[in-house]
Formats: sequence, C-alpha cells, structure tokens
Amino acid sequence: MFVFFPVGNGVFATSAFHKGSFLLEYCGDRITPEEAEEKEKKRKSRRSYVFYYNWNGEHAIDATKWSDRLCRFVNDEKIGYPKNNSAMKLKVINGYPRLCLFATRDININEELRYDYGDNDLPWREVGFSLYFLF
Ligand SMILES: C[S@@+](CC[C@H](N)C(=O)[O-])C[C@H]1O[C@@H](n2cnc3c(N)ncnc32)[C@H](O)[C@@H]1O
Repeated sequence: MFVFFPVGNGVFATSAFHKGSFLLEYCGDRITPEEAEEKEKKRKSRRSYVFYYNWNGEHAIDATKWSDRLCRFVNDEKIGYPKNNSAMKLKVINGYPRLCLFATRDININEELRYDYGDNDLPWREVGFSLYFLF
C-alpha cells in the first residue's frame, strides 16, 4: 500500500489476479444508515469510510476505525474508465451479508485496485478537483 497525492492511501496488487477472483472483504462496524449519517456529519477528515448497502433494508458498514483490513483503502474509479478493475458485490454467506470485492478484469501485479463506489455525486469526479489540492 502506498500514499500518493491527492487520493491518499490506495491498495496495489502484490500478485496478479484473474477476472472473477475474490480480492478483499469490506470490513468494519455494522451500523444503521441513520447512525452513519450522524457520524458523517461530524466527520473532520475529508475521507469517508462508510459503505451503504441494501439487504432486506438499508445498512451501513463503518470502516473509519483504523484496521489492517485493506478494503477500506481501495479508491473509487467510475465503471468504463481504464483504472476501474473491480466491483463490490454483496454475498450472503451462512445467512450473513458480506461485502466482497471481485476482479472485473485481469489485474496485473503492482496495479492499483479501484472500484466504482456507485455514487455519481463524488467531488473528485468533478473536473478541476485535483487542481483544488494544488492551491
Ligand atoms: C474508503 S476511502 C479510500 C482510501 C483513502 N484514499 C485513504 O487515504 O484512506 C474513501 C476516500 O478516499 C478518497 N478517494 C477515493 N477515491 C478517490 C479518487 N478517485 N480521487 C480522489 N480521492 C479519492 C476520498 O476522500 C474518499 O472519501
């Protein structure tokens, strides 16, 4: 894992993966969307680690707390763009929902993992966002 500007931390493959391979699980505290929204309002960092999902209703996983589980560090890239190489899928395992990241194409060693966060309203997707950090 490296730190680079302006995206912050990111996750890089230390081995090659074939399309369809399981990569990582998004782990954190399971909270309600209401709790997540309250936490997000109080957030001081510009980085968010909350993942919202739907499984028999709305849920959220809060991965804000530092942990060595890497999925919290995977950055966003819109589907259709070259850096997009994975997708988060909800898998129900033994009756329990798990958020799993899978490769959507072959991934080379040293390539950064990126998936579409599924929200079109993300500031870094706006033209000029990177320039914001230069000034
Ligand atoms: C789940 S964290 C990903 C890891 C994060 N980059 C870090 O440094 O810990 C999500 C946050 O990373 C940043 N981020 C993710 N994808 C980005 C992108 N494509 N460009 C700029 N910032 C991005 C945003 O601040 C976002 O709220």
